[in-house]
Amino acid sequence: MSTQHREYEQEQKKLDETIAIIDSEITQLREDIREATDDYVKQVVNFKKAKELRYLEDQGREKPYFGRVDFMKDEIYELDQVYIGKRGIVRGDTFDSVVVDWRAPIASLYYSGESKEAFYRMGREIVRGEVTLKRNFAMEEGKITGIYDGAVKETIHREMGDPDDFLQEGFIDEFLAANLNQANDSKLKDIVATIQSEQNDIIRAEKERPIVVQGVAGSGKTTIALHRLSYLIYNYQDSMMSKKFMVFAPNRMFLTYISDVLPELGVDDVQQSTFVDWAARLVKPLLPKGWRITSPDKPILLFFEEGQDEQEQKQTRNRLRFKGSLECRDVLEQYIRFVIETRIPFKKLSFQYNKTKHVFTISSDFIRQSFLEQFAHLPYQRRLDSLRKHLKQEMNKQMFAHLRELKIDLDKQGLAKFEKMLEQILDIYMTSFPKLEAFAAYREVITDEELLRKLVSPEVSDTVIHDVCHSSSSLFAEERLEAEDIAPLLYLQHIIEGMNKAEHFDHTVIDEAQDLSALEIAVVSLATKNKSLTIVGDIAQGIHSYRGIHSWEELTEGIFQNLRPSYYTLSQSYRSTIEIMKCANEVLRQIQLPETVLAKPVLRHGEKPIMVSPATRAELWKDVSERVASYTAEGFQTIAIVTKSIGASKKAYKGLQDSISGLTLLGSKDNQFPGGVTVMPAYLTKGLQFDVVILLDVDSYDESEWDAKLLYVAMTRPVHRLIMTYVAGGMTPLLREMPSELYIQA
Ligand SMILES: Nc1ncnc2c1ncn2[C@@H]1O[C@H](COP(=O)(O)OP(=O)(O)OP(=O)(O)O)[C@@H](O)[C@H]1O
Repeated sequence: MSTQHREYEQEQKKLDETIAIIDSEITQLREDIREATDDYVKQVVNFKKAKELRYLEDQGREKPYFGRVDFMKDEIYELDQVYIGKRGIVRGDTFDSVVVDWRAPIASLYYSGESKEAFYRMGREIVRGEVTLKRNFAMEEGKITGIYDGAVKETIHREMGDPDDFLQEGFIDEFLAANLNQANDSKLKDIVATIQSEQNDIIRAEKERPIVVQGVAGSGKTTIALHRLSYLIYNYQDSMMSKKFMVFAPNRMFLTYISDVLPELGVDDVQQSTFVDWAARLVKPLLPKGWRITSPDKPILLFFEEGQDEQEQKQTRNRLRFKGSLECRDVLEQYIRFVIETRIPFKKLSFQYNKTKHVFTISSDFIRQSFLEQFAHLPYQRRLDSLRKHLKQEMNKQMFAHLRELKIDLDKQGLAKFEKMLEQILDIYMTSFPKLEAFAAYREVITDEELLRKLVSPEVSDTVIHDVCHSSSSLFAEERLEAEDIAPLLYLQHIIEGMNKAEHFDHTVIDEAQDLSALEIAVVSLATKNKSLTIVGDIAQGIHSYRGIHSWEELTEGIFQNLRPSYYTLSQSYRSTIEIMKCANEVLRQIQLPETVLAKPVLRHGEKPIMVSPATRAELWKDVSERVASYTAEGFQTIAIVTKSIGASKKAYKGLQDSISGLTLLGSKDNQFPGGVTVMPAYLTKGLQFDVVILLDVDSYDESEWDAKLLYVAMTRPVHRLIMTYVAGGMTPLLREMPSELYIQA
């Protein structure tokens, strides 16, 4: 036990000293901010001090640090003994650093791998040396309750002796285990004390290039993306503003769920949105009056609810897949080229100067070359503006050369007259260039079958083109756009007008990125400065396969190919118990997706999942109610009853509401996750976690890749318990093959 640790007394003494320093800081800070002031600068300083005070009083005093690193620097042989905490603490009188912030450069030593030869970066400088000690502390109310030593994994790496391969590879760090085993209230929380080396690499990755993370369910993708924001804000305050950070997540409920952890990480003023909410705001000014955008959930209802028209499903899938594809992006680029080639005559520009009867000419080659080469990098409309300016300069040049030759000196009035004449000539000349407007252009491309066939690559079938044009025409006839039209329309706006730089983000996180289309991600990337993007997701959880990403190469090769994107994979899973992950992995095994690796759970055991198959629905409702009562009595706080569709959720709610008090039915319009006992469709559970998950009607998931992914998502949500139910009858093939020793048949 850690109280027996040989250095326990020294460490407790160090902690007592630190708390004494904190106490005197608290007294000083209270004193400093006591008096109100009208001075703006003092107000700002006081605001910062008040924040610091709040931290010290609420958390700093209780647990000022969680780790220690001893680092012997090469060459100078100077030993740094660094205590690391959630926030840095500096003595106000001497400015000595008492506790180092986890985001500071030197703190990276605490998180990086097990090798003793270590380094950290200080700006451009690399500081090398040897880590002689890594130590973790557990503490409560100012008392050390545990000391864990070791170069994290090195000393505590253990063979599990478990027969399964993925477990044999598993390891557990004792301090991490202690943290994971603490009562879990299923809220997302900060993990600064237990960030693992591979997660640390992502958090501290270079800021000016896109990073793409493929991570299994529960591998901490959401958590580390938010820690990365905190890291960037701390280290790049001069060039990045948290107000200009954006977090995209799949639905509003998920956003409120993650927003709880943001203030803990010191990033409370970042923007958060779903892609559609953000993009619809940008697209609305481009639409004709009265046009509406249909609900982004429409396809989900079409694909997951029972009794839908198969032909419509097929046509919708073809249409939406195309609208989200990079093929569609290429079509839009091609459209601009097509307009330039076929609708711009590139006539020569000539005019006569009446005073001397001289005819000035700018050749069509000069105009073509300027437009097609010199200004090729600009959006279409800006190219026209630049061309006009360029032509004016050229005319002026010719005119003044001519006047010089004839030794004519124009007075002010003459110059103004000439200027007016030039403008009139240019006004007329520029009408030979079609004026493009994003909405009209998009409508033309997406509804004209003949034109689309011309623009698209030969690999795209006529059926797809027909489906896209035919169904888009019907939709547009009702003055409606669908959510999947937004990205192509914004992309087109970008190549016609350019994007408003004032709206650009300093950094963007895209969570559950596999559910956005490649084109949607391309649009987000256009709105992000220096392509500073953190994109995290899991292909195995891609339940919007009618538009989502199927392979990360679509991004790394298709969008970021020239930007040296970094690609990371995470296979260690921290959320669920080993028993739950073994069952969930069985579902993935059934569909064998090319890019997926099975999750390796960290060593945390729990009860085996339970399979329940009562004979009737009435018996099922009774069984579920009894289980909910018993789990609640055990102290579990969040219990999700999960169905495949929203229709099934409504039925379950009706069947259970009388016997489960406080039961809440959740649909996609709900913005808040209320906690407690909830009923919801599987697609809404994405990204969330619960103490207990009760899956209803597991037989309703068929063998398709899509259903398997949905079932996998739902099965990987529980932290502690998983119950799978079906009313006696056929079992889904996805679970039929599951070895019976992996679950308990109730
Ligand atoms: N290093 C860590 N130390 C302690 N807990 C961790 C660590 N990494 C992740 N976790 C915990 O694992 C759980 C899952 O994290 P998170 O929701 O961020 O994963 P995810 O990869 O986004 O999951 P999913 O894709 O399944 O939605 C959370 O409870 C988180 O606190």
